[in-house]
Amino acid sequence: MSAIIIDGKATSLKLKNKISQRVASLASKGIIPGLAVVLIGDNPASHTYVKNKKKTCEALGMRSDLLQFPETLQEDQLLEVISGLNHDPEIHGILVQLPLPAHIDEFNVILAIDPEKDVDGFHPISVGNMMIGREAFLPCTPHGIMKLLEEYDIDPAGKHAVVIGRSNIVGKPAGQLLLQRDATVTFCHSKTIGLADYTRQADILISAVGRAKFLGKEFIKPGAVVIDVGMNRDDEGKLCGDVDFEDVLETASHVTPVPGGVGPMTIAMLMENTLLSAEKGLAETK
Ligand SMILES: Nc1nc(=O)c2c([nH]1)NC[C@@H]1CN(c3ccc(C(=O)N[C@@H](CCC(=O)O)C(=O)O)cc3)C=[N+]21
Ligand SMILES: [Mg+2]
Repeated sequence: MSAIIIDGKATSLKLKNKISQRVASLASKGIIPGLAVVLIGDNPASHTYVKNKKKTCEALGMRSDLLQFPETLQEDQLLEVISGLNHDPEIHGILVQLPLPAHIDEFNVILAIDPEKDVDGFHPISVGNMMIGREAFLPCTPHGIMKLLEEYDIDPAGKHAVVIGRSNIVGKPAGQLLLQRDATVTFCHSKTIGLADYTRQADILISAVGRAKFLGKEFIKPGAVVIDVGMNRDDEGKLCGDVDFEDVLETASHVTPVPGGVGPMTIAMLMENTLLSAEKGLAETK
């Protein structure tokens, strides 16, 4: 038996269709959801993601402003840019592309974003609300993972979910959302001793490590759902995940490919958050 390949591209298209209908209905009331993406420096990977976001916004009838600055931009200048966007009524979402240059404090920047425009879900208010199960902008990658599980009728309740990686952006919130869906959650990370002893007990395995193809079948319990958040380059420079995809196909019940798995869902959830923000703006103006 070969694993079911979870199609993030197709799932994201379905979501984007629904989003574009809601965008059209807002537009008929004179509101165009607007996303501002702030990009500092010239990391080629960042440029690719940012272009992708802009293209998607436009395809859905949303507005997208790209604000590009040189690597030398100072923190106080960036904070001023953010303040301007916070006060711009046509901007509903603000995304500052990470990572930032070393001379800029990431936390100061995230704190400066108006929580009502925090479409990344990185502000402590968003994180706190998510943590206590209140309404919040959910971080896009973990939210996209939950949508994929839902689409493939995988109910986390009672399952053992093992998350490898404990970043604030992916690992920690992914575990939290799984916990909210009644999974039993284990976090593994770079200091975990005997990683495979944990991962082999996972009904749902989420990998957000950043090591090309390191998760082979020896890490997988037969029948497990494997979600690959890795975005790496292999020896030939080809995009690949953390999971050795071919190797786990005969062991896993479901697996996400890279590309075409979690990545497109991340972008779709960013669009949804921007739309939600614009819809709330409408409620307030009534
Ligand atoms: N403030 C902030 N928010 C982010 O959400 C954020 C960020 N900074 N910095 C960088 C990471 C990375 N990220 C991706 C989004 C989509 C794909 C994506 O669409 N990937 C495609 C392939 C893209 C390709 O071909 O290169 C796929 O997996 O199929 C990948 C990576 C968002 N990030
Ligand atoms: Mg993200």
